[in-house]
Amino acid sequence: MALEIGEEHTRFVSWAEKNGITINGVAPAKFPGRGMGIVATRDIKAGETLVHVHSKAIISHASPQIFKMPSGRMWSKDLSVHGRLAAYLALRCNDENFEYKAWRDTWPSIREFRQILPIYWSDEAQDLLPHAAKEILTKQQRNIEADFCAVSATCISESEASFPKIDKDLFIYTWMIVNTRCFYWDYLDLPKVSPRLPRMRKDLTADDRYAMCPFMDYFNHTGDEGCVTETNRDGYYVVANQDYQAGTELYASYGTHTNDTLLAEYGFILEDNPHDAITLDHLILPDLTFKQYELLRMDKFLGNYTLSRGSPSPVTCHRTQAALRYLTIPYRRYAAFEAGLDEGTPEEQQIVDRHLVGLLEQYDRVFKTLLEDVEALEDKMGEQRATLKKRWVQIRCLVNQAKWALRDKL
Ligand SMILES: C[S@@+](CC[C@H](N)C(=O)[O-])C[C@H]1O[C@@H](n2cnc3c(N)ncnc32)[C@H](O)[C@@H]1O
Repeated sequence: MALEIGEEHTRFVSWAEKNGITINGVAPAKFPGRGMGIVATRDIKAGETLVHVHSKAIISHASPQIFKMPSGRMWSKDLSVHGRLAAYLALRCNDENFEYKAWRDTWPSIREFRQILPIYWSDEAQDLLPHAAKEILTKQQRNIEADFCAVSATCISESEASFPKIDKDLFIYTWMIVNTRCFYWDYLDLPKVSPRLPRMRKDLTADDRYAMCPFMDYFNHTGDEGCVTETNRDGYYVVANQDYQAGTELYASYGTHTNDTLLAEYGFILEDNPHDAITLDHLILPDLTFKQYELLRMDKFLGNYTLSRGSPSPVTCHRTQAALRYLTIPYRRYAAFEAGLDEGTPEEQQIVDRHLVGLLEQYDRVFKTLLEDVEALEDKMGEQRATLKKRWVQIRCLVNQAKWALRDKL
C-alpha cells in the first residue's frame, strides 16, 4: 500500500527532470516500514528503461567539487572518497543555494536515522547486536572517526573565513547518507576522468567508485533479482527485470547481503533473505590454542566462519570445515583437506559434524538470555527492540535448523 508523499518529493521530481534524470513509468512513493521507494505508475514490460541518471547528475570522486575543497585546495590524502562525499554534503546541505537542494530535501531526517541505524543506537542496544553486525559497526565507527579527523585537520589548516568548521553530528549524518545511498560507478572513460583517480581500472579501490545518483537512490532493496542497474558512458540506467503491474513497488538489489550486513549498513532486515548467513567465529576462535590460531592464520583459514541458509538445510563454508577438521582430526588429514587433495572420509565428516552440533547447542543456550535482554530494552528503544528480537529469532532458527539437519545425518 503506497501512502501520500510530501511536496518535497514532487518538487524533486520536477528538478530531476530538468537536471539530466529521465523517469519513465515510475514515481517515488511512501511505503510503511521502508520510508520512500519506487512505484510503477503504469503497467511495465520487462526490459523497459525506467530511470536514466545522466553522468552530469552523478556525484563521484571525479566531480570537481569532490576532489577539491571549496577554496580550491586539495583535501588531505588521508580523507577517503566516502569522507570527501560526506564533507561536501555536510558543507553544502544546509545552504539554500546548494545545487542539489531539491534532492537533499528528500533524504531521511537525522531523527529517522536515530531509530533505524545501529550507529545511532545506545551502547546497550549496540551490545545486543549479532556478532557480524557489531563487527561492521565497529569498522564503520573507525572509518568515520578517521575521516572526521582528516576533515578537521583540513578545517584547522584553512582560514576560518574560507572554510567553515564541520559539525561532527552533521558529518556522521552525511557519512551515513553516503553509506545508505551510494552506488558503484565504473568510470568507463577512466584515463580522462580525473587526475586524482588511478589511471588503471585495476587500481581503483571500491571506495574510489562511490557515486551518488539522485533519484536512483529511491529504490529499496530486495534479496531477489530486482530491477537491473546498468552503466555506460552516459550514466546509470535502471531496467525492469520483469513485467510489473501499475501500483507495484519496484526494487533493486544492493548486493547479496546477509541480514546482519543490511542491519548495520542500512538499518533494516528482510523477513526472508535468500542470502542470509551468520558467523560462527565467536564459537570456534576461543577454542583454538595459540599454535592452532597461528597455523590457521598462515593457511589463510583464520576466522570468517559462516553458516548460510542453504537449501534444503543450512550449510557451513569451506573455511569452517577446514577449521573444524583441524580441531578434531589428525593434522595430516586436515592438511590433505586444506591442500584440496582429499575431501575426507565419511567417518571424519561425522566427527566434524558431531563437533559442530556441540557448538550449535552451545550457541542455542544463549538465545533465551539474549532475548530477555532485548525485551528489557526501554520503551523509547521500541523500534530497535523489535528489529533485534526479529533478528535473534532468525538466528536461533538458522542454528536449530542446522543442528537438526546434522543430527539426522549422524
Ligand atoms: C537507498 S535508500 C532507499 C530509499 C529510502 N527508503 C528512503 O526513504 O529514502 C536505502 C534505505 O532504504 C531503506 N530500505 C531499503 N530497502 C528496504 C527494505 N527492503 N525494507 C526496509 N527498508 C528498506 C533503509 O532505510 C535503507 O537504509
